Amino acid sequence: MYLHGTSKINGQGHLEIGGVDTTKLVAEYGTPLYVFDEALVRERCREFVDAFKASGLKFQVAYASKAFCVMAMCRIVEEEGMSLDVVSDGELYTALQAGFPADRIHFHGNNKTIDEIEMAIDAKIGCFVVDNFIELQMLNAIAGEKRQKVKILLRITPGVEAHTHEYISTGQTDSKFGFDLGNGAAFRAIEEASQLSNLELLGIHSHIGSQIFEVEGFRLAAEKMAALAVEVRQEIGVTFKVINLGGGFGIRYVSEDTPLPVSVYVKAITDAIKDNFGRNEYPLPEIWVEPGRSIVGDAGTTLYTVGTSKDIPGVRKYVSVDGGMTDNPRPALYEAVYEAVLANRATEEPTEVVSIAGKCCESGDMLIWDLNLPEVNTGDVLAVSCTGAYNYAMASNYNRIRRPGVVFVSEGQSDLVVKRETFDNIVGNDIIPARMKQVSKTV
Ligand SMILES: Cc1ncc(COP(=O)(O)O)c(C=O)c1O
Ligand SMILES: N[C@@H](CCCC[NH3+])C(=O)O
Repeated sequence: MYLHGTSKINGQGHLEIGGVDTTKLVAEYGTPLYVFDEALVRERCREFVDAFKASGLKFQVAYASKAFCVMAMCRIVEEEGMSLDVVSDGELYTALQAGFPADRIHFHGNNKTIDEIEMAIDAKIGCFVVDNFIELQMLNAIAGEKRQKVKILLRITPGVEAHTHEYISTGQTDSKFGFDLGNGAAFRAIEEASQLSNLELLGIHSHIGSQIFEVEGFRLAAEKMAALAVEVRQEIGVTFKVINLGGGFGIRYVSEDTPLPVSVYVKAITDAIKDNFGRNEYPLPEIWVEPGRSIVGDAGTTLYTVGTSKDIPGVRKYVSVDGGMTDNPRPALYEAVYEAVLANRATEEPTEVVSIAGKCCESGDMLIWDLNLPEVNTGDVLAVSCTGAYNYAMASNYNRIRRPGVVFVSEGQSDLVVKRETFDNIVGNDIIPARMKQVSKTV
């Protein structure tokens, strides 16, 4: 397993993160457990901020909280001087409860409800990223009722779609998000927005994909956004102050992955903006980005306890852990791959190939196929790395399994930042209708 951040194997042969022995974390908090290397999260934040500072451009780095949104994480983002991107009332509520400054919050989403818009306007958030024509009119109307001028970006679908190792440029992108550049919807939305009296159009936004390992897609998106900005300035005299190029910066999940350093992505983006706007004598806009995975992904590790195993001679050996698709649905959803070690025997040489299964009643509930490990025993601790992004965030209670707790570790200290769910959480919202026969509890 690739050792990220402060992770190392200590003198007892145990995996240690943030100066804390993971076997001690298991003894204290139980398993499954999400462990975050706080120093690595902060390092990733600083890599973005420092790279933008080096560019000399004005900027905002807005953490895409969808990747992992809990109050302690919002505090880190605030302390690191970044902004925050939310996509629902729940994420907004989490940020506000954590005391995150509302004026640094950006609200995304292709179907914001009236309640969400009202909540965000009342909280005086920094900006809405408007996704479609209905939202544009709705937002203008609600802002008018509340006598507020609301800052917006327009989400443009630029016809650039990027995947891990490739990007494609299409004439017209088939996407539920944003105003399409190719068919003229983007230009019409800009014209319309610039005339709506309760909205202040700051600029345009694009997001070309996630887990991207190359800079070419970002360069192309910057070029297309600049061309649109220039056209808009010439045709209707509107000058954008902000260009937001979204998130999508790739991370190393497994040793073979080859993400670029954050500074390389940022330099490609800022150079492309300088070139394309500078060439057209356009006042250099602020550059905003929205990294999610690249802030928290490799800082997260999930600890499990090994339970049962099943050896099918000549076929494979299944080793089951006390979590699975409920705490990490990514292998089932995307065939995502992960690496893992036995945290309590991390120096031992691998002697067998096993496949790690979850405990859900679902054949697809597999975490890792064909993993090399020393002979695995019941009670061993399995540490799966790079589970910081879209794991806790997408966790579920399938099979009524309680969601695990989350711990931040740093400089030899561990802090519980999310408690493990309780059985009361599991049944807390259930109601037995009065018309059903009432019986006393059996537990
Ligand atoms: C609009 C937008 N911004 C930011 C992100 C964050 O992406 P990532 O976690 O890949 O950086 C996403 C998710 O892909 C997104 O849809
Ligand atoms: N949830 C996805 C990424 C979605 C990105 C959000 N727009 C993942 O786990 O990789």
